[in-house]
Amino acid sequence: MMVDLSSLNENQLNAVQWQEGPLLVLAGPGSGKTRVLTYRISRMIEESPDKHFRILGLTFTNKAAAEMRERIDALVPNAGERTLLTTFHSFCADLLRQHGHHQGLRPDFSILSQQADRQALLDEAIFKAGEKNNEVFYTGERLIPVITRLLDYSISIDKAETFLQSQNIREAPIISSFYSLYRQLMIEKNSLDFGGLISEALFLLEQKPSIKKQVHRIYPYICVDEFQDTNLSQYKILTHLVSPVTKNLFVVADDDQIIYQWNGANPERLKELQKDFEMKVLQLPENYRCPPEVIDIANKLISHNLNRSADKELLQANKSISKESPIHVHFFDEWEEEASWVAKDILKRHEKSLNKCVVLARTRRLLESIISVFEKNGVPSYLAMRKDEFVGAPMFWLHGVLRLANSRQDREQLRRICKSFYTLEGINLDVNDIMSQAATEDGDYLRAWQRAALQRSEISSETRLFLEQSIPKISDRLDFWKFLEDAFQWIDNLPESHPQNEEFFSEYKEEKETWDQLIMEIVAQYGRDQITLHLLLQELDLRSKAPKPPKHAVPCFTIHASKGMEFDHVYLVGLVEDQLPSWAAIKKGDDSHEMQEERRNCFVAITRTQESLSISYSSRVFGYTKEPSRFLKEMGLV
Ligand SMILES: Nc1ncnc2c1ncn2[C@@H]1O[C@H](COP(=O)(O)OP(=O)(O)OP(=O)(O)O)[C@@H](O)[C@H]1O
Repeated sequence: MMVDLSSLNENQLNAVQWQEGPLLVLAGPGSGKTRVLTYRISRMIEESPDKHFRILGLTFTNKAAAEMRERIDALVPNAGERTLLTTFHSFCADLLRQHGHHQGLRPDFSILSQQADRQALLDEAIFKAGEKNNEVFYTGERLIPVITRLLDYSISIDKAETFLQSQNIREAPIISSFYSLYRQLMIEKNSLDFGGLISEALFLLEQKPSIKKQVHRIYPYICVDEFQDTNLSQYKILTHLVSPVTKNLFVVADDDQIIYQWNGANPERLKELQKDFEMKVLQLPENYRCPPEVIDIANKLISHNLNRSADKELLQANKSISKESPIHVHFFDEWEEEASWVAKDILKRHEKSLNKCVVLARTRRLLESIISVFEKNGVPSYLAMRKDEFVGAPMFWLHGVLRLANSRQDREQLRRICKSFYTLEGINLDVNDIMSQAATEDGDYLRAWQRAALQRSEISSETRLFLEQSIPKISDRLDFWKFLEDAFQWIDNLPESHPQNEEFFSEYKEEKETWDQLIMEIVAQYGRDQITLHLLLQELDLRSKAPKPPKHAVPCFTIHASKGMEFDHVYLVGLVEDQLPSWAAIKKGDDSHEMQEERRNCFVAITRTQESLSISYSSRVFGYTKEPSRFLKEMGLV
């Protein structure tokens, strides 16, 4: 089957048929950027059946990578062999598994995906620096944002002090010493946080030209989706991945959708990219998603941002004008009235298709409040957010065992499996006892935990059998797939033998479903035979454990989380000063970068609309008097 390009418009077709060299596809929301990217990759695979080169497609979230994979799989067979469609973080993890030994990393490094673990590591660095006794009290919790910033800007250890000084940070010398120790500890402990993954991969590419050349050979074509979100470290990685000879970099981006400035994204980066790669620029002004009336207010709003790409074309609506206006604006005295109006309106107009609606707000607080109002009004809804860890006892235990098998002296994992085993089996095992036992034998906490559990006479015969037979499989690294099979069988039989634990299993079904889904994605990316225990754990740590959304419920998203998505009916709530735009942006002033970013937030929110857009605001929110958002005026709505 040939990839059918007949549905593409002329500009899209030009982008899809782009052959060699650097190209920037600069286009607004709903203009088919992702479509163009996936069609181009598919076309290239189809046109080169005898070739072996692979195409690297980079995105920022696993969800976006999975979507890219799905779309390409639907267009061409065997796409998996010819592509690597992944996130920046996952690509860097892969690079470090293969070559991280140059920096003292072992391939089974773990990933610090939780803020608490990063803070603990920074506390250790601070302690090591001997600053605890100083007059100023430093804590990991307070300083972790500064360390994150240094990593996002890929600041090398020797430049950290100057960088911090340039940012007017008074404690620059001492914080840069913490930064140095923090990075050192990550290597020593064979654990990297997200920023560390990128920084260490970057260091590797900078230091080892042969690795860079190998990447150029394997991936002569590189594509990036949503480029506008790249922070400086990621951008630097990209500059190394692209061969300087062929410069085959294909990037899709929208400078009007940069909403991750706080995470290191920057409008200047798009300009830098065009200059660094001498890029040709192709625009896709036609919008296929929104009603023309929404396009009109979106164009009005974004024209107030002065820092946009020069010559950016206006969005043009492809849909036709409908009889009934798709935009509704509602004003209330109190936020509570606003929230209950949204609930009632959704029930009245869209009761049969709740999941086709979305409620968007600038902050989580507004969404949490609206969800409680929805509950009172009998509207099923859910808050869409990332979930870093499994939390129910069965999956918490299982994940802990796998991690402990991978990292044999991880006290935190031992603590977790002791805690969850108590919930599962009612047997309390002491972390310190197990650690001392392990110290007198082989130092292996997992084996010591197993011995301690088996010594207990209260243990059920089923559990005894499972621990005797299956823990060796994982602790001797024989077959973790078989271990997982046995473990799930054991867990499935637990509720019957321990009915008192029923409540702890309420989340199990949902978390097991998420687990199965994640395993399926990881297997699709790497192939089952290629997956080692450490690769599995690393990929799990990079992915959200959020459950599949319920079918008959209204999704409630922060604007940030709604990026790249589209919905029939959008309810944008809380459009008041101090919310959208935020208080912090107002403080910085009308021309500030922060205010421009807030305007882009509003732009992203309204351009998720496929059919109708309801905007609401109130004069009092959480007890405070609020003015209508300036963006209402800029859109010509008040
Ligand atoms: N040529 C086309 N004909 C019909 N529909 C199209 C065409 N191009 C894009 N679309 C539709 O427009 C919508 C937006 O496309 P896509 O998700 O690729 O846009 P995008 O530019 O990546 O959006 P965003 O920047 O908001 O993420 C999708 O529903 C897509 O199917």
